[in-house]
Amino acid sequence: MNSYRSSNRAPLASASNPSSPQNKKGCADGGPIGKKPRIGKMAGGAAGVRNRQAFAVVNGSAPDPSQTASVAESECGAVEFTKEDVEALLNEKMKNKMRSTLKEKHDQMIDYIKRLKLCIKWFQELEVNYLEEQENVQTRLNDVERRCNEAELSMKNKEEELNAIIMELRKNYASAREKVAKEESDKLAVMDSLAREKEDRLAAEKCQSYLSEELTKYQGELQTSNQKLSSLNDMFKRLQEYNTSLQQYNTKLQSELAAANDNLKRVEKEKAAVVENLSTVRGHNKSLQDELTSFRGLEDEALKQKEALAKEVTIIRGELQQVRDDRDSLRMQLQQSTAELEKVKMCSEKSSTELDKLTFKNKQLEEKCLSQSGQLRTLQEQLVAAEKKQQITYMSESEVRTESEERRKLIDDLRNKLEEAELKIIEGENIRKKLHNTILELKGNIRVFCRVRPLLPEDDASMEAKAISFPTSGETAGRALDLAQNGQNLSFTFDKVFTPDVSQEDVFVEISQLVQSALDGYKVCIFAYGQTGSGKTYTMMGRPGNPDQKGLIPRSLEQIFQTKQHLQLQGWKYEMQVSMLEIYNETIRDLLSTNRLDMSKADSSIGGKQYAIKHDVNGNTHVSDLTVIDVRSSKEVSYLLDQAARSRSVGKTQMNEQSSRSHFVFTLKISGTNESTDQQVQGVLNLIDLAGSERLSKSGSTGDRLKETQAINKSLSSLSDVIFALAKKEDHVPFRNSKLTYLLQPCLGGDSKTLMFVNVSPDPASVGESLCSLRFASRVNACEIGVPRRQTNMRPVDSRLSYG
Ligand SMILES: Nc1ncnc2c1ncn2[C@@H]1O[C@H](COP(=O)(O)OP(=O)(O)OP(=O)(O)O)[C@@H](O)[C@H]1O
Repeated sequence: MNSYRSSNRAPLASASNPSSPQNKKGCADGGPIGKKPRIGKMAGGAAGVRNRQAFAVVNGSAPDPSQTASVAESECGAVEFTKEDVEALLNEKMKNKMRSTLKEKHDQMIDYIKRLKLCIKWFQELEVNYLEEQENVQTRLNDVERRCNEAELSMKNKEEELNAIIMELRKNYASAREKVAKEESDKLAVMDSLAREKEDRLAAEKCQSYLSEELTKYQGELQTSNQKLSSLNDMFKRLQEYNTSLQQYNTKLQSELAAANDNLKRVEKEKAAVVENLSTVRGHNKSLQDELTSFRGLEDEALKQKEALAKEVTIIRGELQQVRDDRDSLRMQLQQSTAELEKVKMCSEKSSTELDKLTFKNKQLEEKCLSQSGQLRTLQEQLVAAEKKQQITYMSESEVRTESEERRKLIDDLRNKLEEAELKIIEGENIRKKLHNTILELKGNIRVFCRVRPLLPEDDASMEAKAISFPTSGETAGRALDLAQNGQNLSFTFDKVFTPDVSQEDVFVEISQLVQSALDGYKVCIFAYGQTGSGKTYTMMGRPGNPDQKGLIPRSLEQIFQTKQHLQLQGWKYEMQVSMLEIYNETIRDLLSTNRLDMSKADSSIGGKQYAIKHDVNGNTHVSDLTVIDVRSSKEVSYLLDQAARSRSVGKTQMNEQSSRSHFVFTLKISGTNESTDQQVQGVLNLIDLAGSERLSKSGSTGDRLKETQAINKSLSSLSDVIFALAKKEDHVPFRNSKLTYLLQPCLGGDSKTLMFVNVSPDPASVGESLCSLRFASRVNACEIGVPRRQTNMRPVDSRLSYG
């Protein structure tokens, strides 16, 4: 009723609305009316449930779900109906339904009462149980109290023990606190590092995210790469096929090389035999020459004797004639005297004194006649003897003459044989050189010649031991040298070794073929490397004003212009252009520039001239703005060389009176056409005198000289870096690290014929530098460059100078 009232006052919209389907459903099912019952009822119902649950827990049994359901139903039975509901129930249509519902509720109420009775009974049982339990608890409490007393005692004991332990623990605690403080600081440090690590981690995470982006990018790229890879694989297969064909070609070349080597060996054997033969023939020839000279001496002596005898004979003949004349006059006188005597005898009457006189005169005349006859006889004897002597001399002279003629024939014979042998040797040597060239071309190596200069007066004369010696026997004779350092003998072998006594001409003979090939359309590069004062400029340029000591550059030019003349007969016409530059302190300077400003500037680019080095696809090198001059004779080139030599950067150092402080590059571009064969060749001859390497400590350089030395050493070390990279067959060769290496790129890594002179000083004080130079040269010798290629074509092309 109470709730009925309150519902009249403030009915809940959801519960009071009879049209609400929830309310209607809830009542029809006999369950709680709606999910939102009135608050007061709800609280009571919930408390009831909670109490029942509490009892169930005390008895140790779980609440019966069916009971819970019935309680809920009873609650539903207590739901009030609003006035409108009652009125609606009173409604005729609802009456029956209401009745059945009320009956149901009534049954439920009875059921509920039964269950309440059961509950009361259950509560009574519980009460009994509770009392029993209380007794048990009391006994247990007594027991616990007793145990507590006992425990109190033991606790006291334990407390004392614990106090002691506490004391100890306090101590421990103090030390632990210290430790903790320490650990705290460690912890702080760790925290710091942790913070740093966190930062790092953040950075790493950023990096990771960036990397993952990159990864995805790369994965995309990888896919494209994979596609490329597959196409490359195809290409690789094709290349492998090409490679096998190349290998076959290579084996063919190798067999040809082996055949060439065999040929070379055979020719060398033949040469050795011919040389041996030649030496015996030379020995024989020498002895015959000696004999011939002795015979010539004898012949001269005999001739002299003959002349003396002939003179004697003419004198004797004159004397004889005189004696004969005297005799004839005496005879005449005698005849006259005899006639007079006859006359006197006839006129005997004439005085006896006169007769005596006449007789005396006659006797005198007779004596004179007798003595003259004796004289005549001795003279005749002398004449006969002289004539005999003359005859003998004549005879021996003819004998000597015939003998000497025989010998002369023999000598002529031997001379012819010698000439033939020498021709054979030259031919053999030429074949050997050709074969050697072929082998080198096939090998593709840079050739290295070593030249040791003679000891100079300014060299260290205090050291007596020889630093360099040359093996004279064995296979490497003429190609090897031994360097003594700290009692150790280090051997080096090159393509050729020139001893100090070898002349400029002999050195040139060895390179003349190489120079020649520039006319045949090859790029040729010859450069001199070595310590300062070791003879590079002497080798390349020679000694000025001394024609016998001309260097390789003037000799090469003379040969080229001479051969050009010969080749004109075969229809060849050549055009030649010359340029000369120096690299000084990493700056290119034009040595043929007529503008002195260009020469004086340290940095030539200031004057608008860049002197930029460029290589074209054919491996030709061009230097922009460089003066290029057409030349027609070696004299013109000599004039230009003199001009360049005057412009070169030369200075005095402790090691050399006239030291080249720059790298000198001479270039001759040769362009030949043969109108009859419509052929064209383009050759380049590069002749380079490098600046000398020197140790700063030894050179004693300061100021500008120091700067120059540093620049020289830097560019030479770039050169050695390039050589090492080439020797190791590295993918990247640092040609661009210096102007020198970039300029020489086609010579070092291309298809030109390259020869390096390593100049060495025999001065024992320079052993260290010599060792460095020789080691570097050995590396260069092992370097493989491209196989030399001839630049030849059929159509004329316009080209200006390049540096091959
Ligand atoms: N083979 C030789 N015969 C005679 N003299 C020589 C020979 N080689 C060099 N000389 C002399 O040795 C000296 C130094 O030679 P040169 O100037 O050619 O050395 P360099 O290596 O060019 O030195 P730098 O690098 O300092 O220019 C010169 O006086 C030169 O005439």
